[in-house]
Amino acid sequence: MLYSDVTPAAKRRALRERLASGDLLQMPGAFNPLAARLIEAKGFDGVYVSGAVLSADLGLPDIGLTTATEVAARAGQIARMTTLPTLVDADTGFGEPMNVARTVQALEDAGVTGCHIEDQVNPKRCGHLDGKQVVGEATAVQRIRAAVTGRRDPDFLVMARTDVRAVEGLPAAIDRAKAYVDAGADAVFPEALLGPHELEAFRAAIDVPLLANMTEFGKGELLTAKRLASLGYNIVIYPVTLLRLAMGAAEAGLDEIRDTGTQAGLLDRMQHRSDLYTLVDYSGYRAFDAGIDDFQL
Ligand SMILES: C[C@](O)(C(=O)O)[C@H](CC(=O)O)C(=O)O
Ligand SMILES: [Mg+2]
Repeated sequence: MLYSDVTPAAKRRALRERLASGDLLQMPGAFNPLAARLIEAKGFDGVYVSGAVLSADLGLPDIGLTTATEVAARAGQIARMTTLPTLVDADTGFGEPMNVARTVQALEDAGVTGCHIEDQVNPKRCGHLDGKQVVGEATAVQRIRAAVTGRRDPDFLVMARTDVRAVEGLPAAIDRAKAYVDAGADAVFPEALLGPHELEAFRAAIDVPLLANMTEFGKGELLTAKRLASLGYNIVIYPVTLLRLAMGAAEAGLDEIRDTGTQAGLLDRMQHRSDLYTLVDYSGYRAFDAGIDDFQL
Protein backbone atom coordinates (compact mmCIF):
# COMPACT_ATOMS: atom_id res chain seq x y z
CA MET A 1 0.00 0.00 0.00
CA LEU A 2 1.22 3.51 -0.85
CA TYR A 3 4.83 2.43 -0.82
CA SER A 4 7.11 -0.43 0.20
CA ASP A 5 7.45 -0.95 3.94
CA VAL A 6 11.01 -2.24 3.50
CA THR A 7 13.53 0.56 3.96
CA PRO A 8 16.20 1.27 1.35
CA ALA A 9 18.86 0.25 3.89
CA ALA A 10 17.17 -3.12 4.46
CA LYS A 11 16.88 -3.73 0.70
CA ARG A 12 20.58 -2.99 0.30
CA ARG A 13 21.53 -5.39 3.07
CA ALA A 14 19.21 -8.03 1.62
CA LEU A 15 20.78 -7.72 -1.83
CA ARG A 16 24.27 -8.12 -0.37
CA GLU A 17 23.13 -11.26 1.45
CA ARG A 18 21.52 -12.70 -1.67
CA LEU A 19 24.65 -12.01 -3.69
CA ALA A 20 26.78 -13.71 -1.05
CA SER A 21 24.58 -16.82 -1.35
CA GLY A 22 25.83 -17.41 -4.87
CA ASP A 23 22.27 -17.75 -6.24
CA LEU A 24 21.45 -16.26 -9.63
CA LEU A 25 19.11 -13.30 -9.13
CA GLN A 26 16.70 -12.56 -11.97
CA MET A 27 15.91 -8.88 -12.42
CA PRO A 28 13.53 -7.88 -15.21
CA GLY A 29 13.45 -4.21 -16.20
CA ALA A 30 10.42 -2.31 -14.93
CA PHE A 31 9.16 0.36 -17.33
CA ASN A 32 7.10 1.91 -14.54
CA PRO A 33 6.29 1.41 -10.85
CA LEU A 34 3.27 -0.76 -11.70
CA ALA A 35 5.49 -3.12 -13.70
CA ALA A 36 7.79 -3.33 -10.65
CA ARG A 37 4.81 -4.54 -8.62
CA LEU A 38 4.08 -7.19 -11.23
CA ILE A 39 7.72 -8.32 -11.20
CA GLU A 40 7.49 -8.71 -7.43
CA ALA A 41 4.12 -10.49 -7.58
CA LYS A 42 5.56 -12.99 -10.07
CA GLY A 43 8.34 -13.92 -7.66
CA PHE A 44 11.43 -12.34 -9.21
CA ASP A 45 14.45 -11.36 -7.12
CA GLY A 46 14.89 -7.73 -8.06
CA VAL A 47 13.90 -4.91 -10.35
CA TYR A 48 16.15 -3.34 -12.94
CA VAL A 49 15.73 0.27 -14.07
CA SER A 50 17.11 0.48 -17.59
CA GLY A 51 18.51 3.62 -19.16
CA ALA A 52 17.31 2.40 -22.55
CA VAL A 53 13.77 2.02 -21.21
CA LEU A 54 13.83 5.27 -19.28
CA SER A 55 14.88 7.23 -22.34
CA ALA A 56 12.52 5.32 -24.68
CA ASP A 57 9.71 6.04 -22.24
CA LEU A 58 10.39 9.74 -22.81
CA GLY A 59 10.47 9.15 -26.57
CA LEU A 60 14.24 9.63 -26.64
CA PRO A 61 17.10 7.51 -27.96
CA ASP A 62 19.49 5.95 -25.43
CA ILE A 63 22.38 8.36 -26.03
CA GLY A 64 22.82 10.00 -22.67
CA LEU A 65 20.15 12.69 -23.05
CA THR A 66 18.50 11.97 -19.71
CA THR A 67 19.84 13.69 -16.62
CA ALA A 68 20.87 12.31 -13.23
CA THR A 69 17.89 14.09 -11.67
CA GLU A 70 15.42 12.49 -14.11
CA VAL A 71 16.89 9.04 -13.61
CA ALA A 72 16.94 9.36 -9.81
CA ALA A 73 13.35 10.60 -9.74
CA ARG A 74 12.01 7.80 -11.94
CA ALA A 75 14.10 5.13 -10.21
CA GLY A 76 12.83 6.42 -6.86
CA GLN A 77 9.20 6.12 -8.00
CA ILE A 78 9.88 2.54 -9.04
CA ALA A 79 11.90 1.58 -5.94
CA ARG A 80 9.25 2.99 -3.62
CA MET A 81 6.57 0.63 -4.94
CA THR A 82 8.42 -2.64 -4.43
CA THR A 83 10.01 -4.47 -1.53
CA LEU A 84 12.56 -5.92 -3.96
CA PRO A 85 16.02 -4.44 -4.46
CA THR A 86 16.22 -2.01 -7.38
CA LEU A 87 19.33 -1.83 -9.55
CA VAL A 88 19.63 1.31 -11.66
CA ASP A 89 21.47 2.00 -14.89
CA ALA A 90 23.43 5.18 -14.19
CA ASP A 91 25.00 5.24 -17.67
CA THR A 92 28.37 7.04 -17.51
CA GLY A 93 27.48 8.68 -14.20
CA PHE A 94 26.28 11.87 -15.92
CA GLY A 95 29.48 13.85 -16.15
CA GLU A 96 32.93 14.08 -14.62
CA PRO A 97 33.93 11.83 -11.71
CA MET A 98 32.69 14.47 -9.25
CA ASN A 99 29.29 14.30 -10.96
CA VAL A 100 29.35 10.54 -10.51
CA ALA A 101 29.63 11.00 -6.74
CA ARG A 102 26.66 13.34 -6.78
CA THR A 103 24.68 10.93 -8.97
CA VAL A 104 25.27 8.12 -6.48
CA GLN A 105 24.08 10.33 -3.63
CA ALA A 106 20.95 11.28 -5.59
CA LEU A 107 20.25 7.59 -6.22
CA GLU A 108 20.80 6.77 -2.55
CA ASP A 109 18.39 9.53 -1.58
CA ALA A 110 15.88 8.13 -4.08
CA GLY A 111 15.96 4.85 -2.14
CA VAL A 112 17.44 2.62 -4.80
CA THR A 113 19.64 -0.33 -3.92
CA GLY A 114 22.57 0.07 -6.28
CA CYS A 115 23.64 1.24 -9.70
CA HIS A 116 26.08 0.58 -12.48
CA ILE A 117 28.48 3.09 -13.96
CA GLU A 118 29.98 2.38 -17.37
CA ASP A 119 33.23 3.28 -19.10
CA GLN A 120 31.84 4.63 -22.36
CA VAL A 121 32.49 8.17 -23.54
CA ASN A 122 29.71 10.71 -23.67
CA PRO A 123 27.50 10.59 -25.69
CA LYS A 124 27.15 6.91 -24.88
CA ARG A 125 25.19 4.37 -26.89
CA CYS A 126 23.51 1.02 -26.34
CA GLY A 127 26.22 -1.49 -25.45
CA HIS A 128 25.10 -3.80 -28.25
CA LEU A 129 25.66 -1.30 -31.05
CA ASP A 130 28.79 -1.02 -33.14
CA GLY A 131 31.07 2.00 -33.01
CA LYS A 132 31.26 2.39 -29.24
CA GLN A 133 34.09 4.38 -27.68
CA VAL A 134 35.40 4.06 -24.15
CA VAL A 135 37.29 6.43 -21.86
CA GLY A 136 40.82 5.58 -20.71
CA GLU A 137 41.33 3.35 -17.71
CA ALA A 138 42.38 6.21 -15.42
CA THR A 139 39.15 8.14 -16.05
CA ALA A 140 37.01 5.04 -15.69
CA VAL A 141 38.73 4.13 -12.41
CA GLN A 142 38.13 7.68 -11.17
CA ARG A 143 34.43 7.24 -11.90
CA ILE A 144 34.28 4.08 -9.80
CA ARG A 145 36.31 5.63 -6.95
CA ALA A 146 34.02 8.65 -6.98
CA ALA A 147 30.96 6.39 -6.78
CA VAL A 148 32.43 4.38 -3.91
CA THR A 149 33.58 7.38 -1.89
CA GLY A 150 30.40 9.32 -2.67
CA ARG A 151 27.99 6.75 -1.24
CA ARG A 152 27.02 7.22 2.39
CA ASP A 153 25.43 3.81 2.88
CA PRO A 154 28.26 1.27 2.58
CA ASP A 155 25.66 -1.32 1.48
CA PHE A 156 24.67 0.70 -1.62
CA LEU A 157 25.92 -1.52 -4.45
CA VAL A 158 28.38 0.07 -6.84
CA MET A 159 28.66 -2.00 -9.98
CA ALA A 160 31.19 -1.24 -12.70
CA ARG A 161 30.08 -1.88 -16.26
CA THR A 162 32.73 -2.28 -18.90
CA ASP A 163 32.00 -1.80 -22.59
CA VAL A 164 35.63 -2.55 -23.51
CA ARG A 165 34.97 -6.05 -24.95
CA ALA A 166 33.55 -4.67 -28.19
CA VAL A 167 36.27 -2.03 -28.53
CA GLU A 168 39.53 -3.70 -27.44
CA GLY A 169 38.66 -7.39 -27.00
CA LEU A 170 38.08 -9.77 -24.12
CA PRO A 171 41.51 -9.72 -22.38
CA ALA A 172 41.41 -5.91 -22.24
CA ALA A 173 37.88 -6.00 -20.84
CA ILE A 174 38.98 -8.42 -18.12
CA ASP A 175 41.93 -6.17 -17.25
CA ARG A 176 39.58 -3.22 -16.97
CA ALA A 177 37.21 -5.14 -14.75
CA LYS A 178 40.11 -6.03 -12.44
CA ALA A 179 41.09 -2.37 -12.20
CA TYR A 180 37.51 -1.42 -11.32
CA VAL A 181 37.36 -4.09 -8.61
CA ASP A 182 40.64 -2.73 -7.20
CA ALA A 183 39.02 0.72 -7.23
CA GLY A 184 36.22 -0.63 -5.02
CA ALA A 185 33.52 -1.90 -7.40
CA ASP A 186 31.30 -4.40 -5.60
CA ALA A 187 30.23 -6.15 -8.78
CA VAL A 188 30.94 -6.11 -12.52
CA PHE A 189 28.70 -5.95 -15.60
CA PRO A 190 30.71 -7.13 -18.62
CA GLU A 191 28.71 -5.71 -21.52
CA ALA A 192 28.19 -7.39 -24.89
CA LEU A 193 30.21 -10.57 -24.36
CA LEU A 194 29.82 -12.83 -27.36
CA GLY A 195 28.73 -16.13 -25.88
CA PRO A 196 29.04 -18.67 -23.07
CA HIS A 197 32.80 -19.08 -23.56
CA GLU A 198 33.39 -15.42 -22.97
CA LEU A 199 31.08 -15.37 -19.97
CA GLU A 200 33.01 -18.30 -18.59
CA ALA A 201 36.39 -16.63 -19.12
CA PHE A 202 35.15 -13.51 -17.37
CA ARG A 203 33.88 -15.57 -14.44
CA ALA A 204 37.19 -17.36 -14.09
CA ALA A 205 39.09 -14.07 -13.96
CA ILE A 206 36.94 -11.94 -11.64
CA ASP A 207 36.15 -12.61 -7.98
CA VAL A 208 33.17 -10.31 -7.39
CA PRO A 209 29.51 -10.89 -8.41
CA LEU A 210 28.90 -10.67 -12.16
CA LEU A 211 25.85 -9.53 -14.11
CA ALA A 212 24.70 -11.01 -17.41
CA ASN A 213 22.66 -8.81 -19.73
CA MET A 214 20.06 -10.85 -21.64
CA THR A 215 18.84 -8.06 -23.87
CA GLU A 216 17.08 -9.02 -27.08
CA PHE A 217 18.28 -8.25 -30.60
CA GLY A 218 21.80 -7.65 -29.29
CA LYS A 219 25.22 -9.23 -29.71
CA GLY A 220 24.92 -12.09 -27.29
CA GLU A 221 23.03 -15.35 -27.22
CA LEU A 222 19.92 -15.50 -25.02
CA LEU A 223 20.98 -18.00 -22.35
CA THR A 224 18.59 -19.55 -19.84
CA ALA A 225 18.76 -18.74 -16.14
CA LYS A 226 19.85 -22.31 -15.51
CA ARG A 227 22.77 -21.94 -17.89
CA LEU A 228 23.79 -18.58 -16.44
CA ALA A 229 23.66 -20.02 -12.93
CA SER A 230 25.89 -22.89 -14.01
CA LEU A 231 28.30 -20.36 -15.48
CA GLY A 232 28.53 -18.77 -12.02
CA TYR A 233 26.71 -15.52 -12.79
CA ASN A 234 24.97 -13.74 -9.92
CA ILE A 235 22.49 -11.38 -11.57
CA VAL A 236 20.68 -11.59 -14.89
CA ILE A 237 18.81 -8.61 -16.28
CA TYR A 238 16.10 -8.61 -18.95
CA PRO A 239 16.32 -4.86 -19.27
CA VAL A 240 13.98 -3.94 -22.11
CA THR A 241 11.92 -7.15 -22.31
CA LEU A 242 8.72 -5.91 -20.65
CA LEU A 243 8.73 -2.69 -22.64
CA ARG A 244 9.22 -4.60 -25.89
CA LEU A 245 6.39 -6.99 -24.98
CA ALA A 246 4.08 -4.18 -23.92
CA MET A 247 4.81 -2.09 -27.00
CA GLY A 248 4.36 -5.13 -29.24
CA ALA A 249 0.95 -5.75 -27.66
CA ALA A 250 0.04 -2.05 -27.86
CA GLU A 251 0.92 -1.96 -31.55
CA ALA A 252 -1.18 -5.02 -32.34
CA GLY A 253 -4.05 -3.65 -30.27
CA LEU A 254 -4.02 -0.29 -32.01
CA ASP A 255 -4.06 -2.03 -35.39
CA GLU A 256 -7.07 -4.09 -34.36
CA ILE A 257 -9.04 -1.10 -33.04
CA ARG A 258 -8.27 0.91 -36.17
CA ASP A 259 -9.15 -2.00 -38.48
CA THR A 260 -12.25 -3.37 -36.72
CA GLY A 261 -13.54 -0.31 -34.90
CA THR A 262 -13.56 -2.04 -31.50
CA GLN A 263 -11.27 -3.56 -28.89
CA ALA A 264 -13.88 -6.21 -28.06
CA GLY A 265 -11.78 -8.98 -29.61
CA LEU A 266 -8.81 -8.12 -27.43
CA LEU A 267 -10.28 -8.50 -23.95
CA ASP A 268 -8.72 -11.89 -23.22
CA ARG A 269 -5.28 -10.43 -23.94
CA MET A 270 -5.73 -7.61 -21.45
CA GLN A 271 -4.90 -7.42 -17.78
CA HIS A 272 -8.34 -7.59 -16.20
CA ARG A 273 -9.54 -4.70 -14.08
CA SER A 274 -9.64 -7.00 -11.06
CA ASP A 275 -5.98 -8.03 -11.54
CA LEU A 276 -4.96 -4.40 -11.86
CA TYR A 277 -6.83 -3.56 -8.67
CA THR A 278 -5.13 -6.42 -6.85
CA LEU A 279 -1.75 -5.21 -8.05
CA VAL A 280 -2.32 -1.67 -6.77
CA ASP A 281 -3.81 -3.11 -3.57
CA TYR A 282 -7.21 -1.47 -3.43
CA SER A 283 -8.15 -3.51 -0.39
CA GLY A 284 -5.07 -2.29 1.51
CA TYR A 285 -6.60 1.21 1.58
CA ARG A 286 -9.54 0.04 3.69
CA ALA A 287 -7.40 0.93 6.68
CA PHE A 288 -7.91 4.58 5.72
CA ASP A 289 -11.47 4.38 4.49
CA ALA A 290 -13.77 1.35 4.67
CA GLY A 291 -15.62 2.56 1.57
CA ILE A 292 -12.56 2.44 -0.69
CA ASP A 293 -13.34 -0.94 -2.20
CA ASP A 294 -17.04 -1.47 -1.45
CA PHE A 295 -17.73 -2.47 -5.06
CA GLN A 296 -18.10 -5.75 -6.92
CA LEU A 297 -16.12 -6.49 -10.06
C1 LIG B 1 21.28 -2.65 -20.35
C2 LIG B 1 21.13 -1.38 -21.10
O1 LIG B 1 22.19 -0.53 -20.75
C3 LIG B 1 19.85 -0.65 -20.68
O2 LIG B 1 19.86 0.58 -20.74
O3 LIG B 1 18.88 -1.31 -20.37
C4 LIG B 1 21.07 -1.56 -22.64
C5 LIG B 1 19.99 -2.50 -23.11
C6 LIG B 1 19.62 -2.41 -24.58
O4 LIG B 1 19.72 -1.32 -25.18
O5 LIG B 1 19.17 -3.42 -25.12
C7 LIG B 1 22.45 -1.96 -23.15
O6 LIG B 1 23.24 -1.04 -23.43
O7 LIG B 1 22.74 -3.15 -23.21
MG1 LIG C 1 21.77 1.45 -20.55
